[in-house]
Amino acid sequence: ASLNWRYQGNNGPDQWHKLYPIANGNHQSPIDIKTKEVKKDPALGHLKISWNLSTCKEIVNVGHSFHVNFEDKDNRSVVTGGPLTGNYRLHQFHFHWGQADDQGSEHTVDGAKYASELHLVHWNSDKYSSFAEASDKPDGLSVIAVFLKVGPPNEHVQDIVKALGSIKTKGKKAPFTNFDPSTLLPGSLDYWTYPGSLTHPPLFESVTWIIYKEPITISSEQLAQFRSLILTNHRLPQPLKGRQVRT
Ligand SMILES: O=C(O)Cc1ccc(OCc2ccccc2)cc1
Ligand SMILES: [Zn+2]
Repeated sequence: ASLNWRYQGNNGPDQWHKLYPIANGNHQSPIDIKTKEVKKDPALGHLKISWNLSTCKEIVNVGHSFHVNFEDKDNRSVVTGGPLTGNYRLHQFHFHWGQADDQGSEHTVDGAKYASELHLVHWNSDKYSSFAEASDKPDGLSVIAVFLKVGPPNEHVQDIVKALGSIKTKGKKAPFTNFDPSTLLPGSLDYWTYPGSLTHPPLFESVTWIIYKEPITISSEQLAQFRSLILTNHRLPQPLKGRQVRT
């Protein structure tokens, strides 16, 4: 059963360790990316992304956020290369945001917060047979993160904002098809990568994080629409515990 945890109040992030002791683990996410301590790794190649918009299925209100879910019964939408070994299948994407435009991202860069952060969640379909099976394995998941800074309205985010009206309450879902998530990627494909965790319960330390350096934009009004669903849903940066961030 999904035990009750929140982003605010007495079941908030500082209390998560009581139900999920891994919250105080050595590979927790998000983190602050200290760019001077990042290590250049020549062995890291380009990420190879091939998402097929035919796999986009629905948009769901999950209470603490909304998810855009993808059909992941075959390898139509996969990512490989970069720090990854084998194929990782696209399962869902979602955003994190804050109660004001000066905060909301989960990862930070030299202490700087963005207004929001997109997470594209993938699972290792070479080794595991489902997201659930992969979700607690060290090589189980990979999340591609894109920062969003406040600026002009993003026409692709607008397609998502328009759909929020039909999922106003927890558990509601609506068809959301033929959306191409690659329209949410920045121009430059430079990225940071490090081993971490889910950023909310069950907080499994099963994620290879791949974080694009260049942000995309979102408008203040579009962020306000996200907040009309849930006010805030971002976890603060966690201790690095000796991990290496590579680029
Ligand atoms: O992108 C993130 O915030 C990490 C993240 C990715 C997937 C995710 O799925 C929730 C979930 C994972 C495993 C089991 C049950 C629920 C939860 C968090
Ligand atoms: Zn997330």
